[in-house]
Amino acid sequence: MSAQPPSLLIVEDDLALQKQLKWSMDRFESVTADDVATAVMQFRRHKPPVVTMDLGLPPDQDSVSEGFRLLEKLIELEPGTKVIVLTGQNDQNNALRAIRMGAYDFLAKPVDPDVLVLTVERAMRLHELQQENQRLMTQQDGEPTGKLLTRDPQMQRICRTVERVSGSDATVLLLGESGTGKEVLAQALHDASKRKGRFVAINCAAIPEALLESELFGYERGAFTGATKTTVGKIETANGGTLMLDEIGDLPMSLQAKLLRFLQERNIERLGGRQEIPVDVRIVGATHQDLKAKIEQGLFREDLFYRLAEIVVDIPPLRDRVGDAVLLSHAFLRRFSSEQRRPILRLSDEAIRSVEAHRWPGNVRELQNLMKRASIMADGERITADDLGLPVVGGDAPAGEQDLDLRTVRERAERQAVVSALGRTDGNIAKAADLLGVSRPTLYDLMSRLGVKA
Ligand SMILES: Nc1ncnc2c1ncn2[C@@H]1O[C@H](COP(=O)(O)OP(=O)(O)OP(=O)(O)O)[C@@H](O)[C@H]1O
Repeated sequence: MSAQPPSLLIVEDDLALQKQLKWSMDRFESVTADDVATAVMQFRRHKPPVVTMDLGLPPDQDSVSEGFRLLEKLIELEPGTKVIVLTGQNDQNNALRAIRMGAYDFLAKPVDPDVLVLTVERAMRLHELQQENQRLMTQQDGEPTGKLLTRDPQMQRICRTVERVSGSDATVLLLGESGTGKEVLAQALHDASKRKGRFVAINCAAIPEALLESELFGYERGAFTGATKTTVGKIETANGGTLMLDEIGDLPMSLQAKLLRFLQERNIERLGGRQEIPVDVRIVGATHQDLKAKIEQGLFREDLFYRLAEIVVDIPPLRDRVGDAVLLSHAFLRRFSSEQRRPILRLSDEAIRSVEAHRWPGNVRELQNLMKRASIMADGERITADDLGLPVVGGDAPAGEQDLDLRTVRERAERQAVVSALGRTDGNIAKAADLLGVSRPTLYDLMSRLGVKA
């Protein structure tokens, strides 16, 4: 046994050819198989990142059915595996079918050994980078704000704020357009707080006024017609945890007064009840509305606003976050492709430009929905601007008009370029360095100086 685990599986039923292939690729540790069952067994055992395979396998070497069966199985077992299919001459149809099923590349027989080695090397490199990327993504998931993907400095500051205030019981008000991730942040705040109770969210705008009170405060049996049993409200359900009051700007005046009383006294009384029940809950309010304007119009209580706004977090819309639209697009496509068990879909350059230029009025939710639709509808592995229903754009994004101090301008431009390059290449350092025209070590230096994560 060699010290290195095999990085290559060669599947070929013609033993002379198998030997030849192994020999021409002797720089890689390899194992071989001559039929589907052995190939699957070797694959399960060694998990090689790269497989080269013939499509015509026994028992029926003249047909490609066994080859495709194997390909499907390998991709199912390890979707990241790079399978290089060796096809007959003029076998374009099967080659394309293999690619559609998730093969990495195809080569026509007789294969030029140099081309084969090069293709395998590239496949290994790509596999390594993708694994690395995966690792970084899962590492990020370890943090409470890990589900929230961002490279934008302003959003990263918000994540740090959320983590910092999580330990206190201060009431937090999240302000931001619809779909900017207010609920994700509220959940992250709860996770980071280590509060033992539950995270409960209620949308104040979605529940009719008449029901909202009982929904929030609960009711005693017999409190009103139809109250057949005592029911606890959302505030009590979240005891020991966090209650998110979404669309708090839509809370009716009568309930604003009741909520204010609760925030002052930290007791509730169920409808029809006489007992004061103490509840320990962290309240997170969220709204896309301008509460100050509502106060001026007499539609929101100023005293409640100040109670709620102990910590105010202003979440920027997606269009103001540098590089995030493309970063999130890649992440959603990766997730939806794997949910649908299809090869990972990528954005064409033109689609990337369209995503960068779009204004995203529905923010992350709009982008997520668009990527979901595209991942279901797209024919090939490349998603075009057309697939996304976005207009094709040519030029650069407009420049800001802010600070003109040269050092600030330079840093801002560098950060924007680095974040965009990482976004476009889906976090691939080597490719991002190429795009930026710098070496990899230079890019690492830049990233650490600018505080940009891969
Ligand atoms: N930064 C992010 N990274 C990953 N997913 C995100 C991010 N921001 C939002 N999402 C996802 O986008 C969707 C919308 O987010 P969320 O519901 O938190 O927005 P919201 O601001 O609460 O919206 P609304 O005001 O309409 O209730 C959710 O599916 C959420 O998981």
